[in-house]
Amino acid sequence: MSFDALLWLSFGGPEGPEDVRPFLENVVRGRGVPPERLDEVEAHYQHFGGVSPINRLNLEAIEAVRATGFELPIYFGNRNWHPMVEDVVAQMKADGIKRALVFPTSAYGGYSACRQYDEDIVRALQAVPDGPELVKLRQFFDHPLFISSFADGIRAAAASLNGPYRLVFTAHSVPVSADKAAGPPAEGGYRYSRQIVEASRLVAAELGVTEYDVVWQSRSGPPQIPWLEPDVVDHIDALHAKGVTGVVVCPIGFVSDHLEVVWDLDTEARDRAAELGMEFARAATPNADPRFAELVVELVAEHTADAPVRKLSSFAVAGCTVNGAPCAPLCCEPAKRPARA
Ligand SMILES: CC1=C(CCC(=O)O)c2cc3nc(cc4[nH]c(cc5[nH]c(cc1n2)c(C)c5CCC(=O)O)c(CCC(=O)O)c4C)C(CCC(=O)O)=C3C
Ligand SMILES: [Fe+2]
Repeated sequence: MSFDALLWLSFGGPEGPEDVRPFLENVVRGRGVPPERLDEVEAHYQHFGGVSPINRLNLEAIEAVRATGFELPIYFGNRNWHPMVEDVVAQMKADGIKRALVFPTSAYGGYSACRQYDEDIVRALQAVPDGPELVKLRQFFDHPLFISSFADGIRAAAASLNGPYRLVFTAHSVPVSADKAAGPPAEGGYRYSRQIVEASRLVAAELGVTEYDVVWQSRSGPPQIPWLEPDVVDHIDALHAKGVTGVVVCPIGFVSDHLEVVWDLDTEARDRAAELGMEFARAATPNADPRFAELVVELVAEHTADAPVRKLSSFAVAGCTVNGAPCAPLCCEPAKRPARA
């Protein structure tokens, strides 16, 4: 099938101190995240001058795709901060774009990682009547280029340490209720955490590492609601208690070194390891790796050139949607959230 453009759809992040609070309000709108948590997260952003690296990283990754000789125009829009996806889809329409593929900057299934990007597409198309048809690319957590990029990141991180280390994969925590609702009901739920575990297994297998852990980070939400655990910082304590002297942390749940990586891992987890006298290294995310650009090109070619669907797991291909309609009935439903106290 033919397409006139690629829309690069991401999370968005603030570009200066005044942006931080309105950005955070956009992220958590109506989701019952306690104000104290927002204050804490605001401080993380302000620590970096109110600037998240995420927009710059997306633009760099887009440049890397262009550098492959990719032929379609690439547009960049976000869920939570400028350039907002609604504005970008309006621009696409004004430019005469009729059908576009959408690359979401998340490899996984689940509400936050997949379905919410469909909601972004629906919102944008509601805001732009007679806008372009938008076909979202599939989940790519098990693509060989994604896996080998992380494997190389771990090799480089490990090479920076002097002694032995434990390999620890980490991904953004979500409410257990959201994970339970991830995937089509017939699959039994928990698609997000099961895909994180599978991607970790594939990376470890490529490295020949048999002992490793999968943990979670960046928990939000009120404490009485269960989220995926253990937290990466608590896990470093637990490893220390077991006599582990070094750790390599791989942010398998993310595609770029955005704020959740540079704060929660490069600051909090690293500081904890240092306090405990443990060696610490964080593996790179794929963002700037030419293989990541190649992966995007391949996902597009699956639609435009009948390219083979390369994948290393036995999970069903999922996440490909048209105009934001769910990829399967009831797939990755948003969890029922408690009203804000
Ligand atoms: C699964 C997942 C991914 C991975 C998939 C993907 O990449 O899309 C992800 C990515 C990201 N999360 C990010 C930032 C934030 N996430 C928050 C809050 C939340 N994340 C959640 C889940 C996820 N989040 C959830 C269930 C919440 C609770 C509120 C809600 O249900 O919405 C909050 C609110 C404050 C707080 O932390 O409490 C912030 C600021 C940034 C940008 C960092 C930057 O600026 O560089 C990125 C890439
Ligand atoms: Fe998040």
